Amino acid sequence: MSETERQNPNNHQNTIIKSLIQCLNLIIPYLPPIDIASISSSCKTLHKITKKVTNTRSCDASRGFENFPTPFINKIDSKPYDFFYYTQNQTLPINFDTFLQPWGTYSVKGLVHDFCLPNTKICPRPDFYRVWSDPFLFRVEGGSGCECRSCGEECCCLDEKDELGHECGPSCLCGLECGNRVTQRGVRVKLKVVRDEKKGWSLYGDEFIGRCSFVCEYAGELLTTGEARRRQEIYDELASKRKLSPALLVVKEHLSSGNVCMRINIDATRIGNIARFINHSCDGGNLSPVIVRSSGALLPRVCFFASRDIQENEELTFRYGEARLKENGLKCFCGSSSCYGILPSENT
Ligand SMILES: C[S@@+](CC[C@H](N)C(=O)[O-])C[C@H]1O[C@@H](n2cnc3c(N)ncnc32)[C@H](O)[C@@H]1O
Repeated sequence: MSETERQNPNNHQNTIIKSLIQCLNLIIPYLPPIDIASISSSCKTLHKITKKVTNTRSCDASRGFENFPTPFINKIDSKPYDFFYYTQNQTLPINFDTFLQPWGTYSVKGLVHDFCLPNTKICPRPDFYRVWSDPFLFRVEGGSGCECRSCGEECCCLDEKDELGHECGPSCLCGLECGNRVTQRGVRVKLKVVRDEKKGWSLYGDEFIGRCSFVCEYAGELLTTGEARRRQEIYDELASKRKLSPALLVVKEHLSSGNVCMRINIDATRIGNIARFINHSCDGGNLSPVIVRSSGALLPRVCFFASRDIQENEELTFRYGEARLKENGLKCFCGSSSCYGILPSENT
């Protein structure tokens, strides 16, 4: 206790309260909504701090990991945001017992945030909590790639194969600025997550998006088919009771014979990126999922490109699939003239 505090015990009490608030400011951004709600009602100070956390979360679904914030907008009910962990790329399954990722403790684009350590300007960096910042989980040793070191937009690969779906990668000498790495630089269009009465959260364009523009990757946990089937069963049960909006995507690649030659299972339900908010449309919507391969990377990634010009404030959607094999499938509210009335579902 300092001399001034000894003379005035009130000062000492204030210092303790201040330190306590500083600790709470650091801890609360890690908590899930259920815990925040329960401590929020315990006293005025906690209510004030938790309100700040809630407001920060509502401002950016991407937790500061993307180039632009993606706000949650809800004019329907009182749900302020949806809780999930953020990853920019596909990742191996995460152990959630040990994984921590704050939401609101970092500075966004140079702005020192309220939740930085007071008087220090120290903010825990989002990079620190990144799940796996490398889009290429597994690399092919000795893979051949391009040799243009500083190609910018003019990469030689673009002349050779001007095809969507093949990019430069870890075996190329070029860097992220290469014109043939459009899907590797994060989300470059402004988006927002809007609440819909029937479909739940929905991803919208917050600016004009030109045809063929890259919108986002479908990022999440990369699962084996066995694990995908196990989780699908649980999700189906919860979704039928409207307790969960699952975001497990299964993409299959077919040979010309029609046989499946590859399948990718990506679960963005607990950990994912803003693509987890894209709803289904029976008319095919305005996004095309493309399987993107990169030189030197073993695994392909699933990326969304605009299949036509998309106006500002238009919902972004794609077709989840064709098959409707499950009994009691969920109702579809896509609103298109070709709507089947039931969401696509397959036996994964
Ligand atoms: C990948 S999530 C999309 C985001 C989701 N709306 C949310 O609130 O998190 C898939 C889930 O969204 C809902 N959904 C997607 N498209 C829909 C549609 N056309 N009609 C009704 N519900 C839809 C279903 O609950 C589905 O299981």
